[in-house]
Amino acid sequence: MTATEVTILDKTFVPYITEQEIADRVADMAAQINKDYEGRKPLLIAILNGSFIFAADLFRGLHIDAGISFVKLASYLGTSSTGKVVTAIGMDANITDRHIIIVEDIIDTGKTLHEFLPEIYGRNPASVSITTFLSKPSALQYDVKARYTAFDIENKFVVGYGLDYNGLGRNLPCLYILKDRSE
Ligand SMILES: O=P(O)(O)OC[C@H]1O[C@H](OP(=O)(O)OP(=O)(O)O)[C@H](O)[C@@H]1O
Ligand SMILES: Nc1nc2[nH]cnc2c(=O)[nH]1
Repeated sequence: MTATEVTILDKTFVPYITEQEIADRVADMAAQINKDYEGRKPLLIAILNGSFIFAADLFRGLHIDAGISFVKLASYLGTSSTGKVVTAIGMDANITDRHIIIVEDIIDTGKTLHEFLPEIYGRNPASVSITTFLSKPSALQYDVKARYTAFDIENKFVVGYGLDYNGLGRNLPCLYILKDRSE
């Protein structure tokens, strides 16, 4: 892996989790899912954009019968008192009675999934679990629990492996974290 820092626009990031560490953890997660979902033909629903690389790597590690579908969540400022409204674009798969595994790149505050989960439950799936590449436990503000988490990380901004800073950095093969000004 590249052990040097990278600058994206106005911010500098330093290496945080290596490609090998990522590959090993994702392989472990896939093995666990293979075991837990044997015979249940789960449907993975990956939340775009950030999860596309994690979803591809995880999916390739599944040897059980499994499907995958993608949704993009668009946020709008609504006029209702709930404030943010999340609309799922591409929720065309019939998920009734299916075992659903939601695939996220990161759970930060948990707001995105907190708002999306009712949409999933409203379609009467057989079961729902969440798998996430990253989680920031100290940033969590909603009651959202992932069954599978590759890495719990500190509450700082990260990029790479699908995650962006202002649209850039998604193609970095490992994970980078915002450099402290003091470093
Ligand atoms: O737990 P939360 O605080 O809601 O944050 C997590 C969400 O933030 C990121 O999405 P983002 O809005 O950056 O869109 P992107 O995936 O298209 O980059 C990420 O993909 C999660 O969906
Ligand atoms: N790229 C990126 N997107 C996020 N969305 C929520 N938290 C993060 C983060 O730390 N990095």
